[in-house]
Amino acid sequence: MGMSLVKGNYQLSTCILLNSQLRTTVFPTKTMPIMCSSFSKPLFSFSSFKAFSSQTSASTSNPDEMPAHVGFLGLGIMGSPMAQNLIKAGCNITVWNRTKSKCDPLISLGAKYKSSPEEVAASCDVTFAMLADPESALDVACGEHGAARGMSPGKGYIDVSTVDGATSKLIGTKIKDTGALFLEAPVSGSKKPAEDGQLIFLTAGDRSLFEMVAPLLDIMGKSRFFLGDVGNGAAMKLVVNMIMGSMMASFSEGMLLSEKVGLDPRVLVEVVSQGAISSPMFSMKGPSMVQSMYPTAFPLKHQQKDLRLALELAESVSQPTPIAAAANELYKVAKSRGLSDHDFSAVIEALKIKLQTQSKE
Ligand SMILES: NC(=O)C1=CN([C@@H]2O[C@H](COP(=O)(O)OP(=O)(O)OC[C@H]3O[C@@H](n4cnc5c(N)ncnc54)[C@H](OP(=O)(O)O)[C@@H]3O)[C@@H](O)[C@H]2O)C=CC1
Ligand SMILES: O=CCCC(=O)O
Repeated sequence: MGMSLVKGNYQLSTCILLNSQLRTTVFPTKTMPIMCSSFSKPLFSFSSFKAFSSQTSASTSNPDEMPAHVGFLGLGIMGSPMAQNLIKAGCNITVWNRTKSKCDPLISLGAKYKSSPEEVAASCDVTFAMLADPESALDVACGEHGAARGMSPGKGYIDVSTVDGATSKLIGTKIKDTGALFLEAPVSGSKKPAEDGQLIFLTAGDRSLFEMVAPLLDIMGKSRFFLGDVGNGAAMKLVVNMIMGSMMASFSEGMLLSEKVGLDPRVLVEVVSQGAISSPMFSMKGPSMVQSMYPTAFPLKHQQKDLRLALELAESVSQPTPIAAAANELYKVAKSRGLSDHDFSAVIEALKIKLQTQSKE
């Protein structure tokens, strides 16, 4: 049985206290499976702690064995707070970003700066990368002054961007050609979880690097999964975001339909929040969607990228995904209407536009 974890609701095998936070290790066994659905009966229930898991074996992190010098490439919505949390935890951080000005707040917190990914990688033990898409992830890792040029045996590269498996494997191969280790580690969780150190890491690749950077992942996240070979982390992330993109499109349709038939969409948000389809995403984004406001946490252009990559993944194994394909079309319409940099909840605007267009016909 595979396992999954949710905050505050599972069976515990071991508890240890680290840095004043309750941290847990969960051992998967045949006799004592980890039950984690909301229907399982918890042995313990806490309001806030971090749960760490690996699919293949138990794993705790030792903050005393943290890599001494940590690089961070890509300081956008996600990368900035992730790097900031590492700095606040006392890590020795060196940063680079294409637009240099985004490095300044981190430099003022104590980060060092290097002028290329190559220089960051050369000066650090491990280097994280949080880039927009497959093209930028590949360029930053393998381009002219890319991180691979600064890599050598004993170092590690951790790509936390959301990319497809083929891109991740290509980056991994180029990094490993230098003798360094590679881990793909895309994250579930958006801007706020990144700020709060509550991300979920979906890792795959070199197990020894996973263990080496576990204390760093535990600073930035609430859980980490090790999923085996490179490509599995990317695939897991794309499946999760495919579901999320379809959910948001469906929610948008429901909100507009409720309004059209004379209901108050604010009441719909409340009704949904109390039932079996309740979701933090609907509760958090619904109220601002009612006001046609879309403060960006997860840019719509990235959600459409993830749907596109998920559809390619589905096609590669001949898996029908008609719901996701329809949702993708909606995000494409939203992008064509200039909503790329808005939050992905702005996909609702594509439906409003469609309805207006239809009513004119
Ligand atoms: N926002 C979210 O909620 C989440 C996002 N993700 C994923 O994380 C990744 C980053 O997302 P997010 O931080 O939101 O995105 P942003 O758009 O805020 O940041 C993108 C980063 O990529 C850099 N970049 C873009 N193109 C290039 C390029 N050609 N060369 C070098 N650097 C480039 C940007 O640099 P510059 O500043 O110069 O533009 C910036 O640092 C994406 O893969 C996204 O899908 C995953 C989970 C949640
Ligand atoms: O890739 C973005 C994921 C956003 C989220 O998990 O809330």
